[in-house]
Amino acid sequence: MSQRVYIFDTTLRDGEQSPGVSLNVPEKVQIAKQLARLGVDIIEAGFPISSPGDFESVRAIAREVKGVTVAGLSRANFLDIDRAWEALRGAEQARIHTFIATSDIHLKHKLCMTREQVLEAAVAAVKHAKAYTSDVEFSAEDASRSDFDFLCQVLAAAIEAGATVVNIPDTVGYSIPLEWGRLINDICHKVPGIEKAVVSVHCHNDLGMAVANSLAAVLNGARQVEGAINGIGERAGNAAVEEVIMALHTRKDQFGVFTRAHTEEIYRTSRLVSALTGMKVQANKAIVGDNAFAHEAGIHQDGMLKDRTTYEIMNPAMIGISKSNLVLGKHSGRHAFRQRLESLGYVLSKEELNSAFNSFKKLSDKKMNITSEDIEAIIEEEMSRLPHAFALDYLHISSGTAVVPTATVGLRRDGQLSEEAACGNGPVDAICKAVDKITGINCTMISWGINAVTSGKDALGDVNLKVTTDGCKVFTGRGISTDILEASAKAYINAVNKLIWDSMHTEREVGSEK
Ligand SMILES: CC(=O)SCCNC(=O)CCNC(=O)[C@H](O)C(C)(C)COP(=O)(O)OP(=O)(O)OC[C@H]1O[C@@H](n2cnc3c(N)ncnc32)[C@H](O)[C@@H]1OP(=O)(O)O
Ligand SMILES: CC(C)C(=O)C(=O)O
Ligand SMILES: [Mg+2]
Repeated sequence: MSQRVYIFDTTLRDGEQSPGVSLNVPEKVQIAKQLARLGVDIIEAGFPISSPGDFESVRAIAREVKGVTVAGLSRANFLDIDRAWEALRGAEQARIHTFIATSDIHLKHKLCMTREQVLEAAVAAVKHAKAYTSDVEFSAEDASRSDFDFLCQVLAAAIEAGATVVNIPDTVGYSIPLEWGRLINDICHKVPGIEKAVVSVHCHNDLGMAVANSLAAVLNGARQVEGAINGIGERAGNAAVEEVIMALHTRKDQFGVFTRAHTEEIYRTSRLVSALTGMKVQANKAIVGDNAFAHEAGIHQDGMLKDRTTYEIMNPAMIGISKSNLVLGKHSGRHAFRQRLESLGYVLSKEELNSAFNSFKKLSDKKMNITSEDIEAIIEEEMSRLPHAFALDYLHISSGTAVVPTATVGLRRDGQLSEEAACGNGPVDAICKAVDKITGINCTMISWGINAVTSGKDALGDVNLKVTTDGCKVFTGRGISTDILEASAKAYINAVNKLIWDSMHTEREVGSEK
Protein backbone atom coordinates (compact mmCIF):
# COMPACT_ATOMS: atom_id res chain seq x y z
CA MET A 1 0.00 0.00 0.00
CA SER A 2 1.24 3.49 -0.87
CA GLN A 3 2.52 5.53 2.04
CA ARG A 4 1.29 8.79 0.53
CA VAL A 5 -1.78 10.40 2.08
CA TYR A 6 -3.68 12.78 -0.21
CA ILE A 7 -5.05 15.93 1.36
CA PHE A 8 -8.47 16.87 0.02
CA ASP A 9 -9.36 20.37 1.10
CA THR A 10 -13.05 21.26 1.24
CA THR A 11 -12.73 24.69 2.87
CA LEU A 12 -14.44 26.23 -0.16
CA ARG A 13 -17.32 23.73 -0.22
CA ASP A 14 -18.09 22.12 3.16
CA GLY A 15 -16.15 24.91 4.95
CA GLU A 16 -18.34 27.52 3.28
CA GLN A 17 -21.41 25.60 4.52
CA SER A 18 -20.55 27.02 7.99
CA PRO A 19 -23.56 29.07 9.04
CA GLY A 20 -22.91 32.75 8.31
CA VAL A 21 -20.08 32.22 5.82
CA SER A 22 -20.35 33.33 2.21
CA LEU A 23 -17.34 33.86 0.00
CA ASN A 24 -17.44 35.69 -3.33
CA VAL A 25 -15.58 34.59 -6.45
CA PRO A 26 -12.36 36.61 -5.96
CA GLU A 27 -12.17 35.54 -2.31
CA LYS A 28 -12.54 31.88 -3.26
CA VAL A 29 -9.88 32.21 -5.93
CA GLN A 30 -7.56 33.88 -3.43
CA ILE A 31 -8.03 31.06 -0.92
CA ALA A 32 -7.64 28.41 -3.63
CA LYS A 33 -4.30 29.92 -4.71
CA GLN A 34 -3.11 29.84 -1.13
CA LEU A 35 -4.29 26.23 -0.74
CA ALA A 36 -2.23 25.37 -3.82
CA ARG A 37 0.79 27.01 -2.17
CA LEU A 38 0.08 24.95 0.95
CA GLY A 39 0.39 21.90 -1.27
CA VAL A 40 -2.99 20.24 -0.74
CA ASP A 41 -3.64 17.63 -3.44
CA ILE A 42 -7.30 18.32 -4.19
CA ILE A 43 -9.28 21.53 -3.78
CA GLU A 44 -13.04 21.02 -3.62
CA ALA A 45 -13.89 24.40 -5.08
CA GLY A 46 -17.67 24.28 -4.64
CA PHE A 47 -21.01 22.72 -5.53
CA PRO A 48 -21.59 24.17 -9.03
CA ILE A 49 -25.33 23.55 -9.30
CA SER A 50 -26.03 25.20 -5.97
CA SER A 51 -25.80 28.83 -7.23
CA PRO A 52 -24.43 30.90 -10.12
CA GLY A 53 -21.77 32.27 -7.72
CA ASP A 54 -20.60 28.80 -6.76
CA PHE A 55 -20.54 27.76 -10.42
CA GLU A 56 -18.47 30.82 -11.30
CA SER A 57 -16.05 30.19 -8.39
CA VAL A 58 -15.44 26.60 -9.46
CA ARG A 59 -14.96 27.73 -13.05
CA ALA A 60 -12.53 30.50 -12.10
CA ILE A 61 -10.52 28.21 -9.80
CA ALA A 62 -10.42 25.47 -12.45
CA ARG A 63 -9.00 27.97 -14.94
CA GLU A 64 -6.65 29.91 -12.69
CA VAL A 65 -5.26 27.50 -10.11
CA LYS A 66 -2.71 25.08 -11.47
CA GLY A 67 -0.69 22.20 -10.09
CA VAL A 68 -3.60 20.82 -8.08
CA THR A 69 -6.73 18.74 -8.75
CA VAL A 70 -9.91 20.82 -8.69
CA ALA A 71 -13.08 19.04 -7.61
CA GLY A 72 -16.74 20.02 -7.83
CA LEU A 73 -19.56 18.40 -5.86
CA SER A 74 -22.75 16.97 -7.37
CA ARG A 75 -25.66 14.95 -6.11
CA ALA A 76 -26.25 11.60 -7.75
CA ASN A 77 -28.15 13.02 -10.70
CA PHE A 78 -27.19 13.93 -14.24
CA LEU A 79 -28.10 17.62 -14.03
CA ASP A 80 -25.74 18.21 -11.10
CA ILE A 81 -22.97 16.24 -12.79
CA ASP A 82 -23.35 18.09 -16.11
CA ARG A 83 -23.21 21.43 -14.31
CA ALA A 84 -20.18 20.31 -12.30
CA TRP A 85 -18.34 19.32 -15.46
CA GLU A 86 -19.22 22.58 -17.18
CA ALA A 87 -17.54 24.42 -14.31
CA LEU A 88 -14.58 22.07 -14.07
CA ARG A 89 -13.70 21.53 -17.71
CA GLY A 90 -10.98 24.23 -17.78
CA ALA A 91 -8.99 22.57 -14.99
CA GLU A 92 -5.56 21.03 -15.46
CA GLN A 93 -6.84 18.04 -13.45
CA ALA A 94 -10.59 17.87 -12.79
CA ARG A 95 -12.46 15.60 -10.40
CA ILE A 96 -16.20 15.12 -10.25
CA HIS A 97 -17.31 14.29 -6.74
CA THR A 98 -20.73 12.67 -6.66
CA PHE A 99 -22.53 11.49 -3.54
CA ILE A 100 -25.64 9.84 -2.20
CA ALA A 101 -26.58 8.75 1.29
CA THR A 102 -26.52 5.07 2.23
CA SER A 103 -27.99 5.10 5.75
CA ASP A 104 -31.56 3.92 6.25
CA ILE A 105 -32.29 7.12 8.19
CA HIS A 106 -31.44 9.22 5.13
CA LEU A 107 -33.07 6.83 2.69
CA LYS A 108 -36.32 6.74 4.58
CA HIS A 109 -36.67 10.31 5.82
CA LYS A 110 -34.74 12.40 3.32
CA LEU A 111 -34.34 10.72 -0.05
CA CYS A 112 -37.52 8.66 0.11
CA MET A 113 -35.70 5.97 -1.86
CA THR A 114 -35.18 2.24 -1.46
CA ARG A 115 -31.73 0.70 -1.17
CA GLU A 116 -32.06 -0.62 -4.72
CA GLN A 117 -32.83 2.87 -6.03
CA VAL A 118 -29.83 4.34 -4.20
CA LEU A 119 -27.54 1.65 -5.56
CA GLU A 120 -28.82 2.30 -9.06
CA ALA A 121 -28.46 6.10 -8.69
CA ALA A 122 -24.90 5.75 -7.40
CA VAL A 123 -23.83 3.54 -10.30
CA ALA A 124 -25.54 5.74 -12.90
CA ALA A 125 -23.98 8.89 -11.42
CA VAL A 126 -20.46 7.47 -11.40
CA LYS A 127 -20.82 6.21 -14.98
CA HIS A 128 -22.16 9.57 -16.12
CA ALA A 129 -19.30 11.42 -14.44
CA LYS A 130 -16.79 8.96 -15.81
CA ALA A 131 -17.81 9.95 -19.34
CA TYR A 132 -16.41 13.40 -18.56
CA THR A 133 -13.27 12.62 -16.56
CA SER A 134 -11.24 9.65 -15.44
CA ASP A 135 -11.05 11.11 -11.92
CA VAL A 136 -14.37 10.37 -10.18
CA GLU A 137 -14.94 10.35 -6.43
CA PHE A 138 -17.99 8.69 -4.93
CA SER A 139 -19.15 9.45 -1.37
CA ALA A 140 -21.57 7.34 0.66
CA GLU A 141 -23.12 10.07 2.75
CA ASP A 142 -23.82 9.13 6.39
CA ALA A 143 -21.65 6.02 6.01
CA SER A 144 -21.09 5.81 9.77
CA ARG A 145 -24.80 5.12 10.35
CA SER A 146 -25.24 2.87 7.33
CA ASP A 147 -25.79 -0.86 7.30
CA PHE A 148 -22.28 -2.27 6.74
CA ASP A 149 -23.22 -4.83 4.07
CA PHE A 150 -25.24 -2.30 2.09
CA LEU A 151 -22.42 0.24 2.38
CA CYS A 152 -19.95 -2.30 1.02
CA GLN A 153 -22.34 -3.20 -1.79
CA VAL A 154 -22.66 0.44 -2.88
CA LEU A 155 -18.92 1.07 -2.65
CA ALA A 156 -18.15 -2.04 -4.71
CA ALA A 157 -20.69 -1.02 -7.32
CA ALA A 158 -19.28 2.52 -7.48
CA ILE A 159 -15.76 1.17 -8.02
CA GLU A 160 -17.05 -1.22 -10.64
CA ALA A 161 -18.72 1.76 -12.37
CA GLY A 162 -15.40 3.63 -12.44
CA ALA A 163 -14.96 5.53 -9.17
CA THR A 164 -11.27 6.05 -8.49
CA VAL A 165 -11.80 7.39 -4.98
CA VAL A 166 -14.40 6.10 -2.52
CA ASN A 167 -15.06 8.47 0.31
CA ILE A 168 -16.47 7.28 3.64
CA PRO A 169 -18.05 10.24 5.44
CA ASP A 170 -18.90 10.42 9.11
CA THR A 171 -21.44 13.01 8.04
CA VAL A 172 -22.86 13.69 11.48
CA GLY A 173 -19.65 13.23 13.53
CA TYR A 174 -21.10 10.18 15.30
CA SER A 175 -18.18 7.79 15.24
CA ILE A 176 -15.41 7.32 17.76
CA PRO A 177 -11.82 6.52 16.75
CA LEU A 178 -11.66 2.81 17.60
CA GLU A 179 -14.94 2.03 15.87
CA TRP A 180 -14.12 4.24 12.88
CA GLY A 181 -10.68 2.67 12.44
CA ARG A 182 -12.29 -0.78 12.46
CA LEU A 183 -14.88 0.28 9.87
CA ILE A 184 -12.19 1.58 7.51
CA ASN A 185 -10.13 -1.55 8.05
CA ASP A 186 -13.14 -3.74 7.25
CA ILE A 187 -13.89 -1.71 4.12
CA CYS A 188 -10.27 -2.04 3.00
CA HIS A 189 -10.45 -5.82 3.40
CA LYS A 190 -14.00 -6.71 2.45
CA VAL A 191 -15.15 -4.47 -0.42
CA PRO A 192 -14.61 -6.23 -3.74
CA GLY A 193 -12.27 -4.22 -6.01
CA ILE A 194 -11.26 -1.83 -3.21
CA GLU A 195 -7.60 -2.09 -4.26
CA LYS A 196 -8.55 -0.19 -7.48
CA ALA A 197 -9.65 2.89 -5.52
CA VAL A 198 -8.20 5.27 -2.99
CA VAL A 199 -10.08 5.02 0.30
CA SER A 200 -10.93 8.45 1.66
CA VAL A 201 -12.50 9.71 4.89
CA HIS A 202 -14.52 12.84 5.55
CA CYS A 203 -15.09 13.34 9.28
CA HIS A 204 -17.27 15.89 11.03
CA ASN A 205 -16.59 17.24 14.47
CA ASP A 206 -19.91 16.99 16.30
CA LEU A 207 -18.27 15.08 19.17
CA GLY A 208 -14.90 16.82 18.75
CA MET A 209 -13.34 13.72 17.18
CA ALA A 210 -13.02 14.63 13.50
CA VAL A 211 -9.22 14.73 13.49
CA ALA A 212 -8.85 11.70 15.78
CA ASN A 213 -11.21 9.71 13.56
CA SER A 214 -9.36 10.80 10.40
CA LEU A 215 -6.06 9.66 11.89
CA ALA A 216 -7.53 6.34 13.03
CA ALA A 217 -8.67 5.88 9.44
CA VAL A 218 -5.16 6.51 8.11
CA LEU A 219 -3.81 3.86 10.52
CA ASN A 220 -6.35 1.48 9.01
CA GLY A 221 -5.72 2.08 5.33
CA ALA A 222 -7.34 5.40 4.33
CA ARG A 223 -5.08 7.29 1.94
CA GLN A 224 -7.11 10.45 1.40
CA VAL A 225 -8.23 12.71 4.23
CA GLU A 226 -10.83 15.39 3.67
CA GLY A 227 -11.03 18.47 5.87
CA ALA A 228 -11.14 22.24 6.02
CA ILE A 229 -8.70 24.88 7.16
CA ASN A 230 -9.28 25.89 10.80
CA GLY A 231 -11.78 22.99 10.97
CA ILE A 232 -14.62 25.10 9.61
CA GLY A 233 -17.67 23.49 8.06
CA GLU A 234 -21.23 22.33 8.57
CA ARG A 235 -22.30 22.56 12.28
CA ALA A 236 -19.23 21.84 14.46
CA GLY A 237 -17.09 21.68 11.34
CA ASN A 238 -14.83 19.30 9.49
CA ALA A 239 -11.49 17.76 10.43
CA ALA A 240 -8.97 20.62 10.60
CA VAL A 241 -6.61 20.11 7.67
CA GLU A 242 -3.68 21.75 9.46
CA GLU A 243 -4.07 19.41 12.44
CA VAL A 244 -4.17 16.34 10.22
CA ILE A 245 -1.08 17.44 8.29
CA MET A 246 0.92 18.25 11.41
CA ALA A 247 -0.13 15.09 13.26
CA LEU A 248 0.95 12.92 10.32
CA HIS A 249 4.19 14.88 10.05
CA THR A 250 5.07 15.14 13.74
CA ARG A 251 4.17 11.52 14.51
CA LYS A 252 5.42 9.86 11.35
CA ASP A 253 7.01 7.34 13.70
CA GLN A 254 3.45 6.13 14.38
CA PHE A 255 1.75 6.68 11.05
CA GLY A 256 4.56 5.86 8.64
CA VAL A 257 2.97 7.95 5.89
CA PHE A 258 3.67 11.32 4.25
CA THR A 259 1.80 14.18 2.64
CA ARG A 260 3.05 16.67 0.06
CA ALA A 261 2.00 19.66 2.17
CA HIS A 262 4.33 22.64 2.60
CA THR A 263 3.76 23.00 6.32
CA GLU A 264 5.32 26.46 6.50
CA GLU A 265 2.30 27.81 4.56
CA ILE A 266 -0.15 26.62 7.22
CA TYR A 267 -0.29 29.75 9.33
CA ARG A 268 -0.69 32.09 6.36
CA THR A 269 -3.51 29.92 5.00
CA SER A 270 -5.24 29.85 8.37
CA ARG A 271 -5.09 33.66 8.71
CA LEU A 272 -6.43 34.17 5.19
CA VAL A 273 -9.35 31.80 5.70
CA SER A 274 -10.16 33.37 9.04
CA ALA A 275 -10.02 36.89 7.59
CA LEU A 276 -12.16 36.14 4.55
CA THR A 277 -14.75 33.94 6.25
CA GLY A 278 -14.92 36.12 9.37
CA MET A 279 -14.60 32.95 11.47
CA LYS A 280 -12.17 33.69 14.28
CA VAL A 281 -9.70 31.05 15.36
CA GLN A 282 -9.96 30.30 19.06
CA ALA A 283 -6.77 31.19 20.95
CA ASN A 284 -6.12 27.65 22.19
CA LYS A 285 -6.76 26.00 18.82
CA ALA A 286 -4.07 23.41 17.98
CA ILE A 287 -1.39 24.49 15.48
CA VAL A 288 -2.77 27.91 14.48
CA GLY A 289 -4.35 29.41 17.63
CA ASP A 290 -2.69 32.49 19.15
CA ASN A 291 -1.63 30.42 22.15
CA ALA A 292 -0.40 27.36 20.23
CA PHE A 293 3.22 28.49 20.69
CA ALA A 294 2.79 30.88 23.62
CA HIS A 295 4.03 30.10 27.12
CA GLU A 296 3.09 32.01 30.24
CA ALA A 297 3.91 29.66 33.10
CA GLY A 298 7.25 30.40 34.72
CA ILE A 299 8.35 26.75 34.85
CA HIS A 300 7.54 26.28 31.18
CA GLN A 301 9.24 29.55 30.21
CA ASP A 302 12.35 28.51 32.13
CA GLY A 303 12.32 25.18 30.27
CA MET A 304 11.79 26.93 26.94
CA LEU A 305 14.72 29.28 27.56
CA LYS A 306 16.94 26.32 28.37
CA ASP A 307 15.73 24.22 25.44
CA ARG A 308 12.66 24.76 23.28
CA THR A 309 11.94 21.05 23.05
CA THR A 310 11.09 20.87 26.77
CA TYR A 311 7.64 22.28 26.04
CA GLU A 312 7.25 22.31 22.26
CA ILE A 313 6.75 19.25 20.07
CA MET A 314 6.79 21.29 16.87
CA ASN A 315 8.98 24.16 15.75
CA PRO A 316 6.68 27.15 15.07
CA ALA A 317 8.79 27.97 11.99
CA MET A 318 7.51 24.74 10.43
CA ILE A 319 4.01 26.17 10.49
CA GLY A 320 5.13 29.58 9.29
CA ILE A 321 5.01 31.23 12.69
CA SER A 322 8.19 33.24 13.23
CA LYS A 323 8.83 32.22 16.82
CA SER A 324 7.43 31.03 20.12
CA ASN A 325 6.04 33.66 22.40
CA LEU A 326 7.00 33.95 26.05
CA VAL A 327 4.13 35.96 27.47
CA LEU A 328 4.83 37.79 30.69
CA GLY A 329 1.95 37.44 33.10
CA LYS A 330 1.07 36.51 36.64
CA HIS A 331 2.37 32.94 36.19
CA SER A 332 5.79 33.97 34.89
CA GLY A 333 9.06 33.47 36.75
CA ARG A 334 12.40 35.23 37.09
CA HIS A 335 14.10 33.52 34.14
CA ALA A 336 11.58 34.81 31.62
CA PHE A 337 11.47 38.22 33.33
CA ARG A 338 15.26 38.53 33.18
CA GLN A 339 15.27 37.48 29.52
CA ARG A 340 12.74 40.20 28.62
CA LEU A 341 14.81 42.76 30.53
CA GLU A 342 17.94 41.72 28.69
CA SER A 343 16.17 41.99 25.35
CA LEU A 344 15.27 45.55 26.36
CA GLY A 345 18.91 46.28 27.21
CA TYR A 346 18.78 46.04 31.01
CA VAL A 347 21.25 43.91 32.94
CA LEU A 348 20.32 43.66 36.61
CA SER A 349 22.06 42.29 39.68
CA LYS A 350 20.31 39.52 41.59
CA GLU A 351 18.97 41.97 44.21
CA GLU A 352 17.73 44.42 41.61
CA LEU A 353 16.12 41.63 39.64
CA ASN A 354 14.33 40.40 42.77
CA SER A 355 13.08 43.87 43.59
CA ALA A 356 11.91 44.53 40.01
CA PHE A 357 10.38 41.05 39.85
CA ASN A 358 8.31 41.78 42.97
CA SER A 359 6.99 44.97 41.36
CA PHE A 360 6.24 43.00 38.20
CA LYS A 361 4.30 40.33 40.14
CA LYS A 362 2.23 43.02 41.88
CA LEU A 363 1.45 44.62 38.52
CA SER A 364 0.59 41.28 36.91
CA ASP A 365 -2.05 40.65 39.56
CA LYS A 366 -3.81 43.77 38.32
CA LYS A 367 -2.97 43.77 34.59
CA MET A 368 -3.56 40.91 32.16
CA ASN A 369 -1.00 41.73 29.48
CA ILE A 370 2.35 43.09 30.59
CA THR A 371 3.98 44.97 27.73
CA SER A 372 7.61 45.94 27.22
CA GLU A 373 6.56 49.53 28.10
CA ASP A 374 5.26 48.27 31.45
CA ILE A 375 8.59 46.54 32.10
CA GLU A 376 10.50 49.70 31.22
CA ALA A 377 8.31 51.69 33.59
CA ILE A 378 9.08 49.20 36.37
CA ILE A 379 12.80 49.48 35.73
CA GLU A 380 12.71 53.24 35.59
CA GLU A 381 10.97 53.23 38.93
CA GLU A 382 13.64 50.86 40.22
CA MET A 383 16.34 53.17 38.91
CA SER A 384 14.78 56.17 40.58
CA ARG A 385 15.22 54.31 43.86
CA LEU A 386 18.97 54.08 43.30
CA PRO A 387 21.03 56.18 45.68
CA HIS A 388 22.74 57.99 42.81
CA ALA A 389 19.69 58.74 40.66
CA PHE A 390 19.02 62.38 39.84
CA ALA A 391 15.56 63.89 39.61
CA LEU A 392 14.56 67.28 38.18
CA ASP A 393 13.54 69.67 40.94
CA TYR A 394 13.12 72.85 38.92
CA LEU A 395 14.13 74.47 35.67
CA HIS A 396 14.46 78.11 34.68
CA ILE A 397 15.25 79.14 31.14
CA SER A 398 16.19 82.49 29.71
CA SER A 399 15.98 82.43 25.95
CA GLY A 400 14.97 84.61 23.01
CA THR A 401 16.23 86.15 19.78
CA ALA A 402 18.57 88.68 21.43
CA VAL A 403 19.87 86.85 24.52
CA VAL A 404 22.34 84.05 25.12
CA PRO A 405 20.26 81.02 26.09
CA THR A 406 20.82 80.29 29.78
CA ALA A 407 19.45 77.51 31.96
CA THR A 408 19.33 77.25 35.73
CA VAL A 409 18.68 73.70 36.85
CA GLY A 410 17.96 72.20 40.27
CA LEU A 411 18.45 68.41 40.63
CA ARG A 412 17.73 66.28 43.67
CA ARG A 413 19.71 63.25 44.63
CA ASP A 414 19.10 61.41 47.91
CA GLY A 415 16.94 64.36 48.91
CA GLN A 416 19.85 66.79 48.42
CA LEU A 417 19.27 69.73 46.06
CA SER A 418 22.12 70.74 43.71
CA GLU A 419 21.83 73.83 41.52
CA GLU A 420 23.83 75.06 38.54
CA ALA A 421 23.46 77.50 35.67
CA ALA A 422 24.98 77.31 32.19
CA CYS A 423 24.83 79.00 28.79
CA GLY A 424 24.47 77.08 25.54
CA ASN A 425 23.92 77.29 21.82
CA GLY A 426 20.25 76.93 22.46
CA PRO A 427 18.01 76.35 25.49
CA VAL A 428 18.32 72.52 25.31
CA ASP A 429 22.09 72.77 25.07
CA ALA A 430 22.09 75.12 28.08
CA ILE A 431 19.99 72.65 30.10
CA CYS A 432 22.35 69.77 29.30
CA LYS A 433 25.41 71.76 30.24
CA ALA A 434 23.85 72.77 33.57
CA VAL A 435 22.98 69.10 34.27
CA ASP A 436 26.56 68.06 33.35
CA LYS A 437 27.93 70.57 35.85
CA ILE A 438 25.87 68.96 38.62
CA THR A 439 26.54 65.30 37.69
CA GLY A 440 30.19 65.87 36.78
CA ILE A 441 29.67 63.77 33.64
CA ASN A 442 30.21 65.33 30.22
CA CYS A 443 27.83 63.73 27.78
CA THR A 444 27.59 64.20 24.04
CA MET A 445 24.08 64.31 22.69
CA ILE A 446 23.87 62.11 19.57
CA SER A 447 20.24 62.63 18.74
CA TRP A 448 17.16 64.47 19.96
CA GLY A 449 13.62 64.00 18.71
CA ILE A 450 10.11 64.89 19.77
CA ASN A 451 6.70 63.31 19.17
CA ALA A 452 3.32 64.66 20.14
CA VAL A 453 1.65 62.15 22.45
CA THR A 454 -1.71 63.85 22.20
CA SER A 455 -3.04 66.45 19.79
CA GLY A 456 -4.03 70.09 20.23
CA LYS A 457 -2.41 73.08 21.91
CA ASP A 458 -1.90 71.22 25.19
CA ALA A 459 -0.27 68.22 23.47
CA LEU A 460 2.21 66.29 25.52
CA GLY A 461 5.71 66.37 24.04
CA ASP A 462 7.54 63.03 24.19
CA VAL A 463 11.27 63.71 23.87
CA ASN A 464 13.60 60.83 23.01
CA LEU A 465 17.33 61.42 22.93
CA LYS A 466 20.61 59.52 22.92
CA VAL A 467 23.82 60.37 24.73
CA THR A 468 27.30 58.92 25.00
CA THR A 469 30.51 59.67 26.86
CA ASP A 470 32.90 57.43 24.97
CA GLY A 471 31.30 57.22 21.53
CA CYS A 472 30.69 53.46 22.00
CA LYS A 473 28.04 52.94 24.62
CA VAL A 474 24.86 54.83 23.88
CA PHE A 475 22.14 55.58 26.43
CA THR A 476 18.63 56.55 25.55
CA GLY A 477 16.51 58.92 27.57
CA ARG A 478 12.84 59.74 27.48
CA GLY A 479 10.87 62.58 29.03
CA ILE A 480 7.25 63.65 28.70
CA SER A 481 5.82 67.08 29.47
CA THR A 482 3.56 69.71 27.98
CA ASP A 483 6.68 71.93 28.04
CA ILE A 484 9.18 70.62 25.51
CA LEU A 485 12.16 72.11 27.39
CA GLU A 486 11.08 70.36 30.59
CA ALA A 487 10.55 67.15 28.56
CA SER A 488 14.10 67.59 27.18
CA ALA A 489 15.55 68.07 30.68
CA LYS A 490 13.75 64.97 31.95
CA ALA A 491 14.92 62.89 28.96
CA TYR A 492 18.52 64.01 29.43
CA ILE A 493 18.45 63.23 33.17
CA ASN A 494 16.87 59.84 32.38
CA ALA A 495 19.75 59.00 30.00
CA VAL A 496 22.36 60.19 32.52
CA ASN A 497 20.81 58.03 35.26
CA LYS A 498 21.02 54.99 32.97
CA LEU A 499 24.65 55.82 32.27
CA ILE A 500 25.42 56.06 36.01
CA TRP A 501 23.54 52.84 36.64
CA ASP A 502 25.44 51.07 33.89
CA SER A 503 28.83 52.25 35.16
CA MET A 504 27.93 51.00 38.67
CA HIS A 505 27.15 47.58 37.17
CA THR A 506 30.30 47.51 35.06
CA GLU A 507 32.34 48.29 38.17
CA ARG A 508 30.55 45.57 40.09
CA GLU A 509 31.08 43.02 37.30
CA VAL A 510 34.78 43.90 37.04
CA GLY A 511 34.97 43.67 40.84
CA SER A 512 33.31 40.28 40.85
CA GLU A 513 35.79 38.95 38.30
CA LYS A 514 38.71 39.76 40.58
C1 LIG B 1 -23.45 16.29 3.65
C2 LIG B 1 -23.35 17.45 2.74
O1 LIG B 1 -22.64 18.33 3.07
S1 LIG B 1 -24.17 17.37 1.30
C3 LIG B 1 -23.97 18.93 0.58
C4 LIG B 1 -24.83 19.91 1.24
N1 LIG B 1 -24.65 21.21 0.67
C5 LIG B 1 -25.68 21.94 0.29
O2 LIG B 1 -26.83 21.53 0.37
C6 LIG B 1 -25.37 23.34 -0.16
C7 LIG B 1 -25.93 23.67 -1.50
N2 LIG B 1 -27.29 23.29 -1.69
C8 LIG B 1 -28.19 24.05 -2.36
O3 LIG B 1 -27.91 25.15 -2.83
C9 LIG B 1 -29.53 23.46 -2.60
O4 LIG B 1 -29.82 22.52 -1.58
C10 LIG B 1 -29.58 22.78 -3.98
C11 LIG B 1 -29.49 23.86 -5.05
C12 LIG B 1 -28.44 21.80 -4.17
C13 LIG B 1 -30.86 22.02 -4.15
O5 LIG B 1 -31.92 22.86 -3.89
P1 LIG B 1 -33.44 22.37 -4.11
O6 LIG B 1 -33.58 21.79 -5.45
O7 LIG B 1 -34.31 23.52 -3.79
O8 LIG B 1 -33.66 21.16 -3.08
P2 LIG B 1 -33.50 21.10 -1.52
O9 LIG B 1 -32.13 21.51 -1.13
O10 LIG B 1 -34.61 21.80 -0.85
O11 LIG B 1 -33.66 19.53 -1.29
C14 LIG B 1 -32.68 18.63 -1.71
C15 LIG B 1 -33.23 17.66 -2.74
O12 LIG B 1 -32.11 16.89 -3.22
C16 LIG B 1 -32.31 15.51 -2.90
N3 LIG B 1 -31.02 14.96 -2.63
C17 LIG B 1 -30.26 15.17 -1.53
N4 LIG B 1 -29.10 14.53 -1.68
C18 LIG B 1 -29.13 13.93 -2.86
C19 LIG B 1 -28.19 13.16 -3.54
N5 LIG B 1 -27.01 12.92 -3.04
N6 LIG B 1 -28.50 12.70 -4.75
C20 LIG B 1 -29.71 12.96 -5.31
N7 LIG B 1 -30.64 13.71 -4.69
C21 LIG B 1 -30.34 14.18 -3.48
C22 LIG B 1 -33.26 15.53 -1.73
O13 LIG B 1 -33.91 14.31 -1.55
C23 LIG B 1 -34.20 16.64 -2.16
O14 LIG B 1 -34.99 16.13 -3.19
P3 LIG B 1 -36.56 16.49 -3.37
O15 LIG B 1 -36.56 17.92 -3.81
O16 LIG B 1 -36.99 15.57 -4.43
O17 LIG B 1 -37.19 16.25 -2.05
C1 LIG C 1 -20.82 15.47 0.56
C2 LIG C 1 -20.31 14.66 1.68
C3 LIG C 1 -18.95 14.15 1.41
C4 LIG C 1 -20.27 15.43 2.95
O1 LIG C 1 -19.95 16.58 3.02
C5 LIG C 1 -20.62 14.71 4.18
O2 LIG C 1 -21.10 13.57 4.10
O3 LIG C 1 -20.39 15.28 5.24
MG1 LIG D 1 -19.43 17.15 5.06
